[in-house]
Amino acid sequence: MKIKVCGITREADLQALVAAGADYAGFIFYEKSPRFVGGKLAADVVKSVGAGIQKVGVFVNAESNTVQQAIKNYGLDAVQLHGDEGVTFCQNIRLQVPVIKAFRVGDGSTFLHDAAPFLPVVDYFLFDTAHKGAYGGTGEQFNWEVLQQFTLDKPFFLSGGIGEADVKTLAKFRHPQLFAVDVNSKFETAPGEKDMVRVAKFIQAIKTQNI
Ligand SMILES: O=C(O)c1ccccc1N[C@@H]1O[C@H](COP(=O)(O)O)[C@@H](O)[C@H]1O
Repeated sequence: MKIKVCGITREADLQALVAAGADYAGFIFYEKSPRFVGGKLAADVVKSVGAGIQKVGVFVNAESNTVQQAIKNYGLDAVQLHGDEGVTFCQNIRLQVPVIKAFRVGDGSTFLHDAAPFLPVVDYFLFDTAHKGAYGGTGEQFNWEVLQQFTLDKPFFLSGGIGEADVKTLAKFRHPQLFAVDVNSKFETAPGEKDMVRVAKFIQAIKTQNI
């Protein structure tokens, strides 16, 4: 299983993430987030990161131009759209880079209806916990069993409040489309500041257990 570590705002964390063997590094381009990368991590630093890790820009209802500019300036390999972006928006961004579209999952099956129209226009889905008044980064987890209703042919990132305590459950969780696990706030000492020792241990646990 691939691993994405999101909300990176410090150069040292980014270098440690590469060394730890993460597959994806996420950078939040949503100004209202406490993990907003702007003004914290220079575009050139992100751009110069080696090919071993995929750089993902996370956006919430941003203008197309803003996303396109960030792709160019930061050398983004993929874009995660975590707001209420529509099908056409995703289609246009996908002309440039692969698109990960986030959907908010609650107790019911609404996410299935939300996701279906995006099937032909994105590369991956990402399932995060629904939370009134927040788009993401809440540290809250949803009941993964609802994903057994998901039978569409699209790989997904499992997200929302995942931490070390979930390694055993992850090892048991089975879904044919589970592609990656996405972690963020559970590994922070402060918003945007990761405890890279804990992150590295988590990555090792996932990779060595062949999850
Ligand atoms: O992290 C944020 O601040 C954030 C803000 C707005 C949209 C998405 C955000 N982060 C994404 O949220 C998920 C889950 O994070 P957590 O593990 O629950 O903290 C993750 O995909 C981040 O990319």
